[in-house]
Parts: sequence; structure tokens; C-alpha cells
Amino acid sequence: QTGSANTNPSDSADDEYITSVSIGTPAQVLPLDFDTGSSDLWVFSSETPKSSASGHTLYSPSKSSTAKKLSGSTWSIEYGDKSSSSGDVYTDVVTIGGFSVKTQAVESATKVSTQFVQDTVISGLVGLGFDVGNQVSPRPQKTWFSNAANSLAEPLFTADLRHQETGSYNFGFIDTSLAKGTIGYTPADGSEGYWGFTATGYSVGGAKLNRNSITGIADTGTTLLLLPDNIVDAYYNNVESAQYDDSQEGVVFDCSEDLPSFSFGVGGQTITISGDLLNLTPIEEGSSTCFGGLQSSADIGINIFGDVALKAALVVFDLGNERLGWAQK
Ligand SMILES: CN(C)c1ccc(C(=O)NN)cc1
Repeated sequence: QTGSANTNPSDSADDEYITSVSIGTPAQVLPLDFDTGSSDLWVFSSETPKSSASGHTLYSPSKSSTAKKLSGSTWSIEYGDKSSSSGDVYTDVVTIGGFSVKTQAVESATKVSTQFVQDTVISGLVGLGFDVGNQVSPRPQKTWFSNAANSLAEPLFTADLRHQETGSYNFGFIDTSLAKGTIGYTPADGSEGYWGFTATGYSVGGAKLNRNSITGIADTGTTLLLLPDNIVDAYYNNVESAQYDDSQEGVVFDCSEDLPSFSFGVGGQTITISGDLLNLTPIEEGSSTCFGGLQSSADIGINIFGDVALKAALVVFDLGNERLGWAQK
């Protein structure tokens, strides 16, 4: 068996990617953010305070004949950007891309931070990280993919995120036609719950790869490519108008400037992110100052290959072989 779901950028900056997920009987369809950087499936629900829930599509367990309360279980999660949510837990049928998991832990939010309240284009997250990262207590729950893996044709999924166009999450199969290059594989370290890996080097503007290990995570739930300062500086030294903007908390530059590409080595392949993909968006509507897709990871303590990097590739999240595959797109 397999599953295939379309995913769409949430806005003109490709801030997030939205995928429709069906929960319960009859089906309640919610727009969710697939997140390989976390391991909880949580949703805005009938239990979310009305003032926080306004504008969001809600899951109502009381209206689902297959919903069951997971008594005594609660959850609480905080993300890298300090956003957070918490609540209680149901089990219900969850269908993604035509593949159904009958008894999936659906974490219902009784509290959500302002970042989520304001982000009305999504009604929750689908964690696609490793089960060790699940935040349900007293008994951690499995992710949707972990529950599905044994029934899928192959225990893997792929992410094909695109700039301003529809992409896909495929489960149980690899559609190699989505890629231009060969898929290069490298070991994945799931011990922290993330899809951790090590890139072998980087280059700016098509130059020869500087060999240096960059350990980070492949995170569909993070917008930016976040790397060490020495690499960020090496890149922006090639962007004449680049400067650090305190209010924006990142490097900005003239939108009219042609940006160099940025490449990284992984699994024996080189993934090249075009300059266009590295110009994320004007800092404000109509501004001629643009915000960079590559920013520093110094304040986070972990390097994150977020959507800016993932958009340049077809990425294979191979649980069965504990490895990540990358192919140029
Ligand atoms: C506030 N929102 C929508 C978030 C979504 C995802 C994340 C995240 O760190 N994922 N790895 C943080 C915040």
C-alpha cells in the first residue's frame, strides 16, 4: 500500500506547506503542517478556547463515531521558535493521501501560543520525526508514519516541496521522476527525534565544494536554511547590498540584486539551491529590501536544513534503512 498527498505553500514566501488530512468518522478535513522536525500530531479542536480557535478549522471528537478518549494522557510541546501548545489525547482514524491509520493518537489542543493562534492557515501539525520525540505523557504515542510504516509497500516517505507551486508527500514509494539527479543516501540519526544527518561541505555560486562536515536536521517544519556563521558570511560576502537587520533579526539585501546559488554535499551528491530560492520575500509588502532564505544557526545550537534547502531536492525519509536520500530537482 501507498499514500500520496499534495502540499501547497501557505503564502508568497513559502513560509509553510499545507496538507489536507482527514480525521474521524465522518471525515473531518483539516489543513495541517507536516513537520519532520517534531513527532506529535496535534490539532485545534472543540476543546481549544474559542478566543484562540477563531479562524481555524476544528476537530470535534464528539462528532466522530470512531473517536476514543485516551484517558489520563496529556501532551505539551515547545518548538524552536518558542511557540507552544498542549492538551489531551484521543485516538481516531487518520487518513493522509488515501492511506488510513485506524488508531492514531490525535492530540487535541486545550492551549496554543499566539504564533499558532495567528497562523490561521493551519489547524495543527503532523509530526513526521522519530517516535522518541513524542511528547504524550505518561505513555508516548507513535507518529502517523510510524503507525503506517509496516503496512506501506516500503517504510519510507518522500518530500517534494516547491516554490510557489503544488508539491507532494508520498508514502511507501519513491517517484524518481520528481528528481533530475541521482538519489544520494546518507545515514540518518533519529536519536533526538529529528532526522539528523551530516552534509560533507558547501560552495557558493557553483565553486568547488569546501569539504567540511555540517551536522544538521532535515526539517520540513522550518522555513529557512540555518547554518553556522562562517558559512553564512562566506555566502553574503558575495551579495554586495547584504547587511544584518536588527529589527528583522536576519540578513537582508536589495531585492534587485542577483543572488549566487548555494550548494551542499550529501550522500555523494551535490544539491544546489538557486539564487532565486535564496531570496525569500520583501521584508514588508512592496518593500525593495528582501529577507534571505539562508540565515545563521548560531543562536539555535543546531543547523536546520529547512524548506529553503528542501525545495531544491527530492528528499527520501527512509525509516527502514535509517537513512536520508537527497536528489537534485
Ligand atoms: C508556529 N508554527 C506554525 C510552527 C510550526 C513548526 C515549528 C517547528 O519548529 N517545526 N520543526 C515551529 C512553529
